[in-house]
Amino acid sequence: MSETIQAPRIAMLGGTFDPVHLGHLRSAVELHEALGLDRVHMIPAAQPPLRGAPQISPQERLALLRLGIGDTPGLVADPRELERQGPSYSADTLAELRQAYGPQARLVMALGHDAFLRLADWHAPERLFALAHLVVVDRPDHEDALPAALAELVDGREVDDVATLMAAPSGRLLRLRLPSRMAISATEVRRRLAEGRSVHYLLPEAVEARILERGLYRRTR
Ligand SMILES: Nc1ncnc2c1ncn2[C@@H]1O[C@H](COP(=O)(O)OP(=O)(O)OP(=O)(O)O)[C@@H](O)[C@H]1O
Ligand SMILES: O=C(O)c1ccc[n+]([C@@H]2O[C@H](COP(=O)([O-])O)[C@@H](O)[C@H]2O)c1
Repeated sequence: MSETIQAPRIAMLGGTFDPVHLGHLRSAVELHEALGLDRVHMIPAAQPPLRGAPQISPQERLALLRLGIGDTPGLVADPRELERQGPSYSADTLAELRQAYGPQARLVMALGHDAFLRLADWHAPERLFALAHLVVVDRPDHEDALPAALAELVDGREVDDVATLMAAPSGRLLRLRLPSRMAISATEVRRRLAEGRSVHYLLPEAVEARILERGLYRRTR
């Protein structure tokens, strides 16, 4: 009997995760389902390339991410960017994942529309498409038109459905509107914590509990 060996379907959802919130986690679960993924690697950036230093350490952000994921099927907290020095370039991370899963794997870099809008400023943006597909997740309040450099970068890559995306190992772009578009941002979570206001139901309970217990993100006087 001949067996069809399916290429693994893997996504990377990188982030500053300062801290991880339910917008990230619900998106990861819905991506897993919508793309028929085997695994979603949620990867905290040790040193995010295009923003200032996060408010808490990479180790603490990773610990919160682990608590947030818990035993959710298909989601893993991946510490690999904490093991490199210098800015956490996604191209380097995707190269490691490509190496790990092989040339036939369907490798996806998932990102929100806000992050996508700055893609042309990233390190080696063409290399991202050589290594992976891009899946852009809609976020409420982020509907801006594409800057010219980005439109040029993605020209001819966009596909309309998951089957066409998954017909190749890399190089294509899909925009997805996931069922729960959550208007939650880490900026708003940090602001609320600094002001001593509630973050209940914006974060997984275990993440909220650890943040409050450790006094993270509290305004220091
Ligand atoms: N509510 C959300 N829904 C969908 N995607 C999200 C959401 N929040 C963040 N993302 C996406 O997850 C990735 C990591 O996001 P990040 O850690 O920067 O969180 P953030 O909430 O955007 O943080 P900040 O407010 O500090 O900029 C990015 O690609 C971002 O677009
Ligand atoms: O590789 C790059 O040059 C690059 C530039 C900006 C952002 N990223 C990655 O994009 C993800 C989201 O970043 P941020 O700043 O929106 O949290 C995170 O994994 C970053 O490491 C990557």
